[in-house]
Amino acid sequence: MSQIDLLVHNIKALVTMAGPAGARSGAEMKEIGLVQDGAVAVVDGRIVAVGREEDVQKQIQGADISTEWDAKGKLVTPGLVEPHTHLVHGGSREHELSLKLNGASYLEILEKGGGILSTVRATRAATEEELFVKAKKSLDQMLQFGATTVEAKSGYGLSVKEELKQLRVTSALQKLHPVDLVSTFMGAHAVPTEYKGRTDEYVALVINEMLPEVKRSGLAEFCDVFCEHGVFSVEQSRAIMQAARKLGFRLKLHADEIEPLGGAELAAELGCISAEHLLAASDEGLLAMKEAGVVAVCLPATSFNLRLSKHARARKMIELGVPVALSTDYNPGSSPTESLQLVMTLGCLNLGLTPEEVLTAMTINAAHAIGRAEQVGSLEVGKQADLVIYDADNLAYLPYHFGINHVKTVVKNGQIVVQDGKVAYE
Ligand SMILES: O=C(O)CC1=NCN=C1
Ligand SMILES: [Zn+2]
Repeated sequence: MSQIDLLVHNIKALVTMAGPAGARSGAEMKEIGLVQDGAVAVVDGRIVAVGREEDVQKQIQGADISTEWDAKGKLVTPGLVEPHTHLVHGGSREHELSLKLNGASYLEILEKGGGILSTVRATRAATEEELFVKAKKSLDQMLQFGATTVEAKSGYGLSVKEELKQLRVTSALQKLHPVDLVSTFMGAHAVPTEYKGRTDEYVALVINEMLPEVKRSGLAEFCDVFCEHGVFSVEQSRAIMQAARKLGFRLKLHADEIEPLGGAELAAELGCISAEHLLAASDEGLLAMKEAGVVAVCLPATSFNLRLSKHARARKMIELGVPVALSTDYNPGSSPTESLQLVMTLGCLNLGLTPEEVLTAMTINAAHAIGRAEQVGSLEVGKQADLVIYDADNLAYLPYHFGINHVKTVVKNGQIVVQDGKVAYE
């Protein structure tokens, strides 16, 4: 190697996340590929050498190094991966806080035309430019919290025109923002007011018009459905996802978030890449997911924010051999936070995961949940040089000391995009 673009060195604790192929579960979730006194060398945005600094220095000996970045004896991890967000949306729902404090449940608020439908009204009323500006601000926040790859769902348009508007905003962000975005169509997020009481007719609209239009637009890779009591039944969810699969979409499912409908079983039956929430999932459903290789995406900020007495049974999932990923579920109602670092703390304190399992769930397993494990989720030769340097020298300190942002520097495709905790990209 004659030319190195970036060398990140003097890393006291380098978490490479190098390990077995495939999404990880069981004891494998504790294997984080930790290297003491490490370094990472980058050419053209890709990792060319990674490991103990003395070994990396030998591998690049004699090369001309454009930028040497001193990690000052701190912790470095792979760029964090957000596999589940509702990034693009209009308005906000702080008024729901008092409703919740007065005992209203999530589904009761939705049933009365609030919740998702309140955000649908705000999103339909917003211009593409307004949605772009608002989503970019959140994406900058996510980047500052260490997220370098983010999944973004539609689902606040609920008509062909408005769903395509949301998806175009995600596409515009993908072109202009350093964070890599992965787009999911979620027209089956709720039944719009104009179809109230006519859910089957709305399901037909999703199947016969929205899915083909979205496929033609090329603006989404995945299709997700909110399979929930009072939203879309197992049968309706199955019909939508079978139609989506036929068109070539890969599948995700909001499953067993509040009521145990058997969403986990349906996700396994249809070969979803991931199933989301799963607070009410049965052991049988989780076992079926394990057999089908479905990644469980747990969302502890949501159960925290909804003041639920129970959380996703992540420990049980790991015991059964289901790969676990974590995400913020960023959305204006059930989880209005962009902080994956808060999710680290909740993953430990409310889900009972160790710091190592939490990091696996936010890197390589999250990458598997969005089909990007070949490109990101670990610091290995050939992968994208997406990494985070923290103002901490060990992993446990991140979830332990909560409520602040520990990120100092973020590197995306070999470029410094966050410096001293603030976005620093052109
Ligand atoms: O409430 C929202 O806007 C997002 C959500 N969809 C399903 N659960 C939460
Ligand atoms: Zn969600």
